[in-house]
Amino acid sequence: MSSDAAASLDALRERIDQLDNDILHLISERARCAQEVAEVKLDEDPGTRFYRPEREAQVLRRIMAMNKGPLSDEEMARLFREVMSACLALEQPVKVAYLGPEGTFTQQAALKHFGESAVSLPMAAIDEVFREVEAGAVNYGVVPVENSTEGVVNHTLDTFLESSIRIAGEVVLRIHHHLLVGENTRRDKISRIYSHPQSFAQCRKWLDAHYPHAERVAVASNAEASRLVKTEWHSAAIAGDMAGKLYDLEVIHEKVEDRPDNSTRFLIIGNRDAPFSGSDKTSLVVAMRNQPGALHDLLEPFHRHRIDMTRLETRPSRSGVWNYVFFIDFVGHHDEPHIAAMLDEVRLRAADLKVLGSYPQGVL
Ligand SMILES: O=C(O)C(=O)C[C@]1(C(=O)O)C=C[C@@H](O)C=C1
Repeated sequence: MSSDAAASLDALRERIDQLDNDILHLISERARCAQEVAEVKLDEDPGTRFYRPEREAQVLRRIMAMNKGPLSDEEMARLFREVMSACLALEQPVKVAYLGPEGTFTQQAALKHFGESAVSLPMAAIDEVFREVEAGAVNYGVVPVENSTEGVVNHTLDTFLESSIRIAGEVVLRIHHHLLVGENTRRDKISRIYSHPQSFAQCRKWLDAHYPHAERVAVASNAEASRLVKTEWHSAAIAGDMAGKLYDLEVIHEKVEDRPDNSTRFLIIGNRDAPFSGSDKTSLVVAMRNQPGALHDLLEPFHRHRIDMTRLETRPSRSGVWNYVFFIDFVGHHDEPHIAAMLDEVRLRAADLKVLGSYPQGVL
């Protein structure tokens, strides 16, 4: 390196050191503010909740709107997400149950939403996540609800029918699958591939083209698939980054999903939903009256109030009393007057209606 270049590098690093000092000072000051916020909350109500989803969404949205680069809005929000997560942990760490085992996309979604300072606990099944939240053993739960390639996760929707759980948030995760091997795997001799059935479905064309003769073995999770290949010299796994890192596997083919926009939406479930944040969604489940024109009647108020419906799913009712129920997501919060008025109208036309929750639209 020339002496000029070395001098420039030294000067730039000195500037970075100064900036780091400022950032350190400011983050500490922010953390002290969060501690004071906790005291105010406790003074007001000893049973207070420290985690405030609507406030977190507002903070992240404001940062993204103010960001002028060179870091992208998403990257900047991710950094602030972690700062807030650490500040909340000073107030009280948030405990989150997720559909495990460790290394699943659901864990990745939980950490994306709550940040790395959250305490995340793996559960063996979706019902268990619901149960832990209902019992108050954790503050929140994270469950998958729909995939852009494979459609809805019926089990999650069905569990809502029998539960008093509320939806407090949503998070969308871009899903990238890789073909992973262990250090002893003979790459030219891969005869078996492990993965979760949903992941196989999302990578079917790629597998047909590249590994048409390999046996596809469906297992309970991608993390389980990754664990299995560790000890088998002729096997590979289809899984995401987290599972691969957890079991120290090597990526031999990156991003093998058939659709580049493959993403999964997860719900944050809790014992109460979220206050108005300024950009919200509401989820409800409705049972239709058993009469001609009932579906049209039910949906008409959405149309008249110009409500943006983002999802409509039909599921067979489990109670036997109703034939079908509809899961509806739309833009707006149930505390907004026009939404409350629309809901009153729909309630009158339905056999039954349950608001599952209003919550901030996914920010990251
Ligand atoms: O504003 C609050 O209520 C806070 O507790 C502060 C803060 C933050 O760090 O900005 C931390 C946790 C909450 O979930 C929301 C925001």
